[in-house]
Amino acid sequence: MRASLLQIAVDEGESIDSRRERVASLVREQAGADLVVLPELWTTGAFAFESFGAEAEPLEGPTYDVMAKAASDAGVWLHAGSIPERDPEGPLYNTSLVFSPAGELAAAYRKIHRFGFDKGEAVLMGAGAELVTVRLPETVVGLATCYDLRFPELFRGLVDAGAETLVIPAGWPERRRAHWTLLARARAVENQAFVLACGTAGTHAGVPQAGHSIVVDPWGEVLAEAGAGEEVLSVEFDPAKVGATRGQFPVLRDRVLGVERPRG
Ligand SMILES: O=C(O)CCC(=O)C(=O)O
Repeated sequence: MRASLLQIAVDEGESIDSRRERVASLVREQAGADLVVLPELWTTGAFAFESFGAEAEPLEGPTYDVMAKAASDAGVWLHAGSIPERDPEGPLYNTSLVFSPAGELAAAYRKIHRFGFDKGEAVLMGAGAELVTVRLPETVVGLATCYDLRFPELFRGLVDAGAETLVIPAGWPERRRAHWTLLARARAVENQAFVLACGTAGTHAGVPQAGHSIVVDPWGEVLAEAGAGEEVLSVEFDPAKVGATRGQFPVLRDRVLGVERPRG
């Protein structure tokens, strides 16, 4: 299976409309790949909190339209990263969109863990409440977004739902890059799954982005890692390695569930 992770530079010098068109062209250039992955909130930038309200889109808004077409033009599965979604009946959400090679919406995932503690996304957006997996011809993909990477129980839920490949768009800051790489590898090893984690490059809202998108196999080996700038990270991987690893070293079978908490 061939995947391309598009580590997009999100800089304030470029308008959202121009970036959307530029990213659509980059997606089209990936024709021949099986799966293309974009980062979190690449229209606004994950830290551009002031623009979330003004730039939020309905689920089927401009990013949806442009990305659905790009997926079908390229004939690829497209994880289009996430958008600030305006739900007419509720709050904003940080919502990931996955399109089939026919340009149809295959899945939408609202980020469950919002970043910022008592500020930023944590107060501006609502929390998703549903785990989402998508069946591709070669593998079952489990969806998570950025800060979700810190919560292993979410990934166990995805594995229990059948996930073999964990796709994580992000807007991770440079300041905590060491955590990004470590956690991506940890999620791959503990879940015996492929991890495809796609971040942004550039600086927006004064926050330099980590870049360093990464693809890790179920044994924890790094198959590919980007640098700091905008980059297309292409990788070939064999989805059958998930079943082989889980069969040969069956730690998931040894989980002990329902252990009682200490009393007192
Ligand atoms: O957890 C982190 O250090 C970064 C998370 C983040 O930037 C996000 O979820 O947008």
